[in-house]
Amino acid sequence: MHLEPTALAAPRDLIPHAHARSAAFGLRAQDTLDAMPLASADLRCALQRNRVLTDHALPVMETLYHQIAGTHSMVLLTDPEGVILHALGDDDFVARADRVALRPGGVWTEERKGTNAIGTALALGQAVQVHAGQHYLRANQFLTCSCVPILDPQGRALGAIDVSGDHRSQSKHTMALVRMSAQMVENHLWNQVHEDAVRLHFHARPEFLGTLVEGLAAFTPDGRFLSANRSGQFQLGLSHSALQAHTFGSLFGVDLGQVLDQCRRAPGALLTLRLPGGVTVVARPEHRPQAERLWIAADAAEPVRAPARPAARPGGLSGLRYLNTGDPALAQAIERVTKLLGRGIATLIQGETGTGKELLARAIHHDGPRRQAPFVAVNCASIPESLIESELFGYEEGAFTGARRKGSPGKIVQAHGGTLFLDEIGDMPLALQARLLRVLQERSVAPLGGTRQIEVDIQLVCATHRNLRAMMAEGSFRQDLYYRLNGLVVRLPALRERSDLAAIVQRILQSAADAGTPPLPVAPEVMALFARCAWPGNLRQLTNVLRTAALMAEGDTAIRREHLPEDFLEECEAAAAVPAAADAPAPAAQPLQAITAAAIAQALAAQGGNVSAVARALGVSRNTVYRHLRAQAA
Ligand SMILES: Nc1ncnc2c1ncn2[C@@H]1O[C@H](COP(=O)(O)OP(=O)(O)OP(=O)(O)O)[C@@H](O)[C@H]1O
Repeated sequence: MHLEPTALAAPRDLIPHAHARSAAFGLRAQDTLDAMPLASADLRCALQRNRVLTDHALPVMETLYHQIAGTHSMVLLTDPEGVILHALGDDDFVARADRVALRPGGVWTEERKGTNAIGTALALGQAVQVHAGQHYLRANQFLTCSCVPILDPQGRALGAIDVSGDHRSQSKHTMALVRMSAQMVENHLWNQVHEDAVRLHFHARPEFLGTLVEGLAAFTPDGRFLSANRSGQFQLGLSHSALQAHTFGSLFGVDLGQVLDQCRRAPGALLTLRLPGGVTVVARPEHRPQAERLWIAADAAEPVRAPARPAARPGGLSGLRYLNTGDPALAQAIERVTKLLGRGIATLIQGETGTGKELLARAIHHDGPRRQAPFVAVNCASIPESLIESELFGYEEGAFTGARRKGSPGKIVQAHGGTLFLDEIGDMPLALQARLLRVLQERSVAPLGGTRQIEVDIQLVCATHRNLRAMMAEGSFRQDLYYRLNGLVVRLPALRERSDLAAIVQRILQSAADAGTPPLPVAPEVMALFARCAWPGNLRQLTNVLRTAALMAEGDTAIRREHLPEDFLEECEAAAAVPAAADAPAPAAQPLQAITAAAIAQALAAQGGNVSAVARALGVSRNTVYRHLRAQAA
């Protein structure tokens, strides 16, 4: 089955059109079901045909199931023809699902079952949620199903992953989890296919390297383009077929051989590359031909410039000195961190979202004696709870039921000799806190499903925007772990508290300007506006605002108010409209969190629930948006 991922159906029309197709198939809403699953021999053949898919999808299904366990739901994997290959579910629900053939061997095409998430998602090649009465057949209306096709780089469906459950217990996060799972399977498959190629991991934001949303592109060692994953094609702005005409050089304006030479000289270093559309990305090339393949894929501390690329900009925001732009609270924090560099003291960085916690962690690594070893970052908030365990501690071959895939050493082992950065440590589930504590005490890790212990030597840096002391008091954060993590606690000030706003603005504009070109000055009225702003997204928001403004002001003599993004101006004005009078009561009932929550809720409504668009509009990370959604659902 070939899908055209670009021809996405508009959400409003999707169900009516699917119902029209169902009627055209001759189905009637009151029809009793075609509950005829495949004969077991046919199912065995289907499983055999789709062995690679199932090998990669089963562990992902397991972890997805842990997320939804106890919600009267199940996780399903189908082949490209809508045949259910595997199912994992809550016992009570599985029995009900069985009655409508929602089980291995069940065939869920639109033709057989009318409008349903699996059939409709596969028919359209896009994520589809079908809720209760939106099912064409009445017999299926007790369900809510969320399905995402698993696509290969050409946009062909390899299968689909689905969560189906009782419509009364549906959660608004289910679709996001299913999307992440499908993407995870796609990336696993992609990596396996291109194991021996030169692989480029890239993203406009360095913190997204190594995550599900990173772009991946594969090249032959002489630079011929082979393939890119979904995010890679999106970022490059070119489809798989358009990319076939390209080479590494024609895409990035740099010779791949030179890049590989440079990477051999500075292993693990990051590059700054410019995409054909002009966007600058941070990239990590990887080439591990079979003989020398190791389980090490660590992020490095310092982006280095690609060689012989006149348009490339210095992206390096590394080193503690770089971060010190004159704010006394920050200078003190940096001084304390500097004194303890290389002493093996665990560091805990606190601060609101976007205050530069990860940048500080990278600078600690960069300036310390472990700089040649890996810097491995794990964001505990962006990985589904049960994935954190395998991500961090690794797993042995066959650790997951039904899975035959190779083991993985986990991030802790990857960070051996270097620095492990656990971002959003406050989001780590309690059970895993106990495991982490054991690792820190015993200095060794036991991967899941195995018995062996692997010795590790890591510098631990953690970060959180949460109040871990309050979490300890309410029992959601372990006291013993807290005291292990807080060898040194540094708090990064929020942007609105900093006295070096002008210096930071200058620094950011300088790094956004073309090499050798002085950045545009900022008009005093704009600086005054900046000084009044609440900056809920802190430095990340300021960076986004300034980058946009600098582009808008091209050809002008200064960055003025009219160059600022409109949503930012609205946000500033809304904040300024809150009590202006000196004697007005203090806005005690409107803490920053509440203002942020309101801004996110408003933006979600305005952007039709698109989390990425909301994060971009507000200049906050998507984690912040997800965290907010989770908090609301709790
Ligand atoms: N000192 C700085 N100078 C210039 N830009 C900075 C600085 N610190 C942070 N930034 C910008 O802000 C962005 C966010 O920084 P970082 O990811 O380190 O923050 P964070 O506190 O870890 O965020 P979160 O809590 O959301 O993960 C960076 O990508 C960078 O663009």
